[in-house]
Amino acid sequence: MSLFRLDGLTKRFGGLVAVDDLSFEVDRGEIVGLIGPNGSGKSTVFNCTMGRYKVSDGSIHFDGSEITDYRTHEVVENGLSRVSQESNPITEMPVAANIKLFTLPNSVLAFRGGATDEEIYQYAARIDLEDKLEEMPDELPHADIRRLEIAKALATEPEMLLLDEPFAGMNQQEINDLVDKFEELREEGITMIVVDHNMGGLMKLADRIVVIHNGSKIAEGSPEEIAENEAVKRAYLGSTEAM
Ligand SMILES: Nc1ncnc2c1ncn2[C@@H]1O[C@H](COP(=O)(O)OP(=O)(O)OP(=O)(O)O)[C@@H](O)[C@H]1O
Repeated sequence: MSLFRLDGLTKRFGGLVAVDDLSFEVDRGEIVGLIGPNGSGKSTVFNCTMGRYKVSDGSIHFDGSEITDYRTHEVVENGLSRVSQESNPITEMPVAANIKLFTLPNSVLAFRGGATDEEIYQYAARIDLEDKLEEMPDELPHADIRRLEIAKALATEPEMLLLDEPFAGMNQQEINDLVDKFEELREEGITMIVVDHNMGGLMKLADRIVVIHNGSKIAEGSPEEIAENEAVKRAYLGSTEAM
């Protein structure tokens, strides 16, 4: 049985259909790339999954339960976490405190006051950020700021990560290092959906790629199959982006 499943997911904004009857599954331990030209609906899929947008139609299942229209904290408690496109660290707090915030219980009445220093060290170490724990976010280079966003997501102990443009703004070495880290996270048991425009990074990383265009799935297959797919080439030709 798959870990994650979209069945006929549809999201309308007034007359605009941003996601149109989209279905795909992700197996436990898989890394699936979700690609498509600008405005094709990728972020909307993540926003619906994380309970940020109310779904217009269809359903979302995770780990045997239907999670459609769960509130964001309920989705996270079920084991799904998202790394958004934007980095939003709290600049007045060092890296360690930024990670700790994501381990604090929702209820102010809870006894446990978030992760210990050792646990925070371990979350940071999973993404090579353990040497930066005392630094302030605005002292960090771009790649480390992005790693901090991943460490925050890891601090929620997810079974599955939704990664929105993790390679954006990174140089080739940084992309290669991040691909290696994601492979390690997968070996530790984390399943992933990765949205990115960097096909090089995705070709190395993804087991399977789902391509959407105008909110609908137009292709699904191995990275090699997708690179040769005529419908995919046409969709990207019609946009201003190169695939
Ligand atoms: N909150 C919203 N209100 C109205 N329209 C929206 C909203 N969010 C997204 N859209 C529209 O839905 C469509 C899909 O947008 P979405 O951001 O999901 O695409 P995307 O594939 O993630 O694009 P990009 O690659 O540029 O990030 C676009 O036409 C966008 O303008």
